[in-house]
Amino acid sequence: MSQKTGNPKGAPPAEVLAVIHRILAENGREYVWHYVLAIVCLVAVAATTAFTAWIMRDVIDQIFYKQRGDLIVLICVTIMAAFVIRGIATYGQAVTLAKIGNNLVARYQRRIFDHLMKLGVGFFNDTRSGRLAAQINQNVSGIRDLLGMTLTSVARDAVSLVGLVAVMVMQDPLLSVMSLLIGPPLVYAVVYLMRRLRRATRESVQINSHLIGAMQEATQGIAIVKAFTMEEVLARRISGLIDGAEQKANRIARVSERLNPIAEILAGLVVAGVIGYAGYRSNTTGQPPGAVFSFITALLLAYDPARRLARVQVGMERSLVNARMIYELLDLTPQQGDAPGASAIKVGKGEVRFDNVSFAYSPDIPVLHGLSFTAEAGKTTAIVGASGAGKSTLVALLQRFYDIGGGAIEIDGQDISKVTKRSLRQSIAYVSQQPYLFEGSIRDNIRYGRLDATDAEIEEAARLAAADDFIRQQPLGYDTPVGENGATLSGGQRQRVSIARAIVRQAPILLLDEATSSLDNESEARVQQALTDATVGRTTIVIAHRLSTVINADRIVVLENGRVAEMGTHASLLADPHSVYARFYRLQGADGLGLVDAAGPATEAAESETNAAEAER
Ligand SMILES: Nc1ncnc2c1ncn2[C@@H]1O[C@H](COP(=O)(O)OP(=O)(O)OP(=O)(O)O)[C@@H](O)[C@H]1O
Repeated sequence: MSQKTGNPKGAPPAEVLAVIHRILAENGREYVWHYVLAIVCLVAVAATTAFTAWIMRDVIDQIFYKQRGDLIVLICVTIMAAFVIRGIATYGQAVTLAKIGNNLVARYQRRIFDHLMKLGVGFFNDTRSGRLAAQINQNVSGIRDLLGMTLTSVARDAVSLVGLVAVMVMQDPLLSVMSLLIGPPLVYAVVYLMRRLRRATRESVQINSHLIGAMQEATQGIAIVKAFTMEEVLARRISGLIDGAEQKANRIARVSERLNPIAEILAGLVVAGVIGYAGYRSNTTGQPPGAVFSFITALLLAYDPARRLARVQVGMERSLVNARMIYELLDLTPQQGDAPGASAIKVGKGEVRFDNVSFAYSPDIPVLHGLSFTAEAGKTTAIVGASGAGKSTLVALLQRFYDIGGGAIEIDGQDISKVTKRSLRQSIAYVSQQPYLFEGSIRDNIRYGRLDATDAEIEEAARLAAADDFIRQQPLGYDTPVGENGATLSGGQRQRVSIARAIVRQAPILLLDEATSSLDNESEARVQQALTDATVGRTTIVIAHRLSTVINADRIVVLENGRVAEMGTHASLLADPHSVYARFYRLQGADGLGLVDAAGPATEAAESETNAAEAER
């Protein structure tokens, strides 16, 4: 949604109305009585305002001109009553509008969050999270202002204006026509300014979101910022964004405030013209001054609502940009939707089959090329290969984070694209390469694996993941809150909590993507033992760089550039000294405890080693 720049020339009124109509249609019904109350209050404000102008004729003619002392109390009490009603109605409309507005914000926040949860992982890869959150925040407030402004201006200012113009016409039709000449140039000015404002508003939302997102990222990565002494570079970058945001805000102010001098000049012309002409006429005809006084009062009172109405267009333009950006997000169609009539997957033994699977994140860069292998039910299949070979991609595809380009992935013979995503993911327990912990306690984080897990099951899972000891040493044990993404825990501790989360899930399929990479040898040995227990009877797919963790796997699949290069057991693969696996193994030393990260220098080392061996032969 951040990519679009919108139509700087301005949306046609039909589009403006369509957005307002959509907001009302989607949100109006539940709050209909609040809207009615707000409108009643606004009409009361408008009516009492017009009445104040109207009564001026009697004030002048009856009290001052005809000296009717008997009417003084009545007229004064009536004016007082009008002001009391106006005060109460103003309060009523403000509170009701605030309530409607706050409810709108809450509804859109909920809707957007629900929608975000439905969008595919790909959307989040392409969108920076801080920027997205900031953009949502700004735009949701815009929607609230849009409705608030529509109601205030249409119901209060427009009705006030109609009432006051009616008073003016009744008191003096000729002067009214003179005054209304202000209309066309004012409308022209508004239309012109709106066009200029639209682009500036969209750019302002984008630059502000960028700024807030960048600040958030800088604080999240504070350790790296400090370690690489990036403070000044980042401060310069952020300062550039701040300058941009300031300039945009100034530009918006300049454009939108330009309406005020234009309106003042036009109003000055009209008021001076009316007073001049009325004064001249009064001198020549000797009419009682009441009607003209009432007219001028109405004219002066009409000036404010007229100016606000003109300005509201400008303000609405801003809110409309916000509303459109919200709908751009809400209208994104979630990818990887369930096929029509998809049923829940039924996982029995849990055999996983990749059949000629091909996949690309973007059309021009294929990642997997016709990949086929079977992870046998209840057995452990290890995936090894150089960094970037496509191991994590394969695990993401099995969970349908992305749709595959060709071939099929089946679990117990059921194509995963034809079953519901929810049931598919419920049959899988996943430990990601970078474990993520959420706001809450350690216990909460393990319980995300299975919401109905008992405390005893959570503690048992933690014991299996070799996490129980360190958790008990935390100040509040299992109830210790974790910092942002578990910042108060070590990398290995975070990994063990996420392994416990996967164990507690009790799913038939277990996916471990580098699940033990942050652990020291001793902890790893303990977690490995635990995982051996946890994997009994489960189909397990393990991705590991350290070959020591895959030696006992029932099958090892070696990936190379998105293709299966070899398959077999540790022993059978080692039997061929020229196998890719044997090369990795040699690189890590016979005990297999080194790192395979073979995309970099390690691969080159392996290659030169193989070349040297071949040259020798
Ligand atoms: N979200 C993404 N968008 C675009 N390309 C991606 C994305 N994720 C991964 N890739 C690319 O796909 C290829 C395979 O990545 P993948 O993460 O599956 O490798 P891997 O074998 O798991 O590597 P590692 O062992 O380093 O984790 C890489 O070339 C990577 O650049």
